[in-house]
Amino acid sequence: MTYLLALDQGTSSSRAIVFDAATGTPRASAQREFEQLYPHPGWVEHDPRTLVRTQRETAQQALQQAGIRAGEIASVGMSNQRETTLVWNRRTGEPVYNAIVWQDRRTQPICDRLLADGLLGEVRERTGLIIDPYFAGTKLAWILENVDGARAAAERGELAFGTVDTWLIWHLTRGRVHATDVSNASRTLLWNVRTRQWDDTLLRALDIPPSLLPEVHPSSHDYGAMGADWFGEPLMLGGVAGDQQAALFGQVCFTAGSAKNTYGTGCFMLKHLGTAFSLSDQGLITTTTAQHGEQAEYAIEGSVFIGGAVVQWLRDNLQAIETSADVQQLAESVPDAGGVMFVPAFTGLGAPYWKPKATGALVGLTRGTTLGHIARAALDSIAFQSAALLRAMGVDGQDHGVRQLKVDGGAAVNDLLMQTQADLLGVEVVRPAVVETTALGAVYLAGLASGVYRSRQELEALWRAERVFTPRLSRAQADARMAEWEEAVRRTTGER
Ligand SMILES: Nc1ncnc2c1ncn2[C@@H]1O[C@H](COP(=O)(O)OP(=O)(O)O)[C@@H](O)[C@H]1O
Ligand SMILES: O=P(O)(O)OC[C@H](O)CO
Repeated sequence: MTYLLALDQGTSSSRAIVFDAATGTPRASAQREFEQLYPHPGWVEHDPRTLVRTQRETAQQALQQAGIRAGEIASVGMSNQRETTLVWNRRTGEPVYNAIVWQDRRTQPICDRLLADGLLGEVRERTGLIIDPYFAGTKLAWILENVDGARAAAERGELAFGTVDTWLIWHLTRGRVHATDVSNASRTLLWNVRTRQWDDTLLRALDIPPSLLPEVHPSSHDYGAMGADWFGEPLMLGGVAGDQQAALFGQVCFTAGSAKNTYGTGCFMLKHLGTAFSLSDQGLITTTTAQHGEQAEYAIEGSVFIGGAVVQWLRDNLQAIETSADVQQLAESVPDAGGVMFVPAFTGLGAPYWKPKATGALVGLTRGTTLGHIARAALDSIAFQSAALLRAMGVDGQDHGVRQLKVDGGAAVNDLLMQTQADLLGVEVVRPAVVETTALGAVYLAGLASGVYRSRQELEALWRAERVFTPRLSRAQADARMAEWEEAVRRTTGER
């Protein structure tokens, strides 16, 4: 038997999954949650050493649980939380500061500076992104500006920058490899996704010395042998990708128009654009997909801030349910939301609305409203927000062109939510047999690099759907439902 190992370094936990390569199915897994550090309001950090330690522990535990030797692993793939930024000393490997997490908002003043310098157009054209603290570049600039001695050490070429993948690769290879993949590089605000080079104009705008930067490789690539201290044998690291792009790959979305939505705490939707780079005119970003082969490919991406988190809110704040899974039964206690609309703008509204100051609202309440209606409206809100994202995915005034939406993430197990999603979208919603699509994407990439898999077609043949949800509403009915949602959003944001 041949096995592949996925290391999935996420925002709240590190996970490792052993896959049986022949079937592409998981055999054993391990997970460790770790502490989130909030030193100031709006700041979010991780301890860099903890990321390495938890990743190593889960990898070893997964291997043990699978009952296999490291030598039976053909190669290792890594997927990671994106944008989170680290800087360390090249000689000692010591981080100069904690990892600044993608959710961290401290760099808004640096973003304001870039905006005041009129750089938005340049940034859009060169990176496909917008100017926002979310991306890594301003976090790196903040470290150089604020950590004692960091700027001088960087000028002397003593420091290395990386996103979480790069930090882990450094440790996995005992400091021999300083590298990232294109999908992670495309989230830095420093990587030109068209020329596929670090961009001098953007590096100058943020005053970043190029000596800090890692080498950039395709996602499916021989990144080198991992130190024997991890597994007792030197294993090949053959795949690296940001987690959302890894999930797109793991859902075998390889061609223009194929799309996936991940329903976790928030929702991340990516639609493949093929090899053609294009920019959204509706507030979405363009990103590089996980790369196998020579050519770069792109995807359009949008995110919903509060997805499954609205269910957590019902559970923890209203105590309406005991577990997240109970929401389905409560929501099914009524035939529909009874005119209730729930706009869960707890942290503002993300794409395509971009209303950072909006707060949440429940509208349409009557004396007959029950918790069941509110639970139903909460699930509807996840589907409405995702449908609004997909509608925004057309470029140049075109229809979004998506004929099928692949789904994954913790809330995708909810059949009622998935049926509502299909109804609103008017396209099939397809749930895969292996829902660990992020890890699956990482091992697909690693398997291609190590010759376990020969082509993407082979992966398409391996991939299995578990259930397909078919739309039950007419287009006119779905449009009417979306119009009700948009009206609720307008009432929430105070716009007429
Ligand atoms: N059966 C369910 N129905 C709806 N939401 C669910 C269900 N089970 C879990 N969730 C939600 O899914 C989210 C967890 O999904 P997960 O993919 O683990 O998220 P993340 O990767 O963001 O931590 C939580 O917000 C939880 O409330
Ligand atoms: O770690 P996750 O699953 O919350 O994903 C985080 C994203 O990569 C942020 O862009």
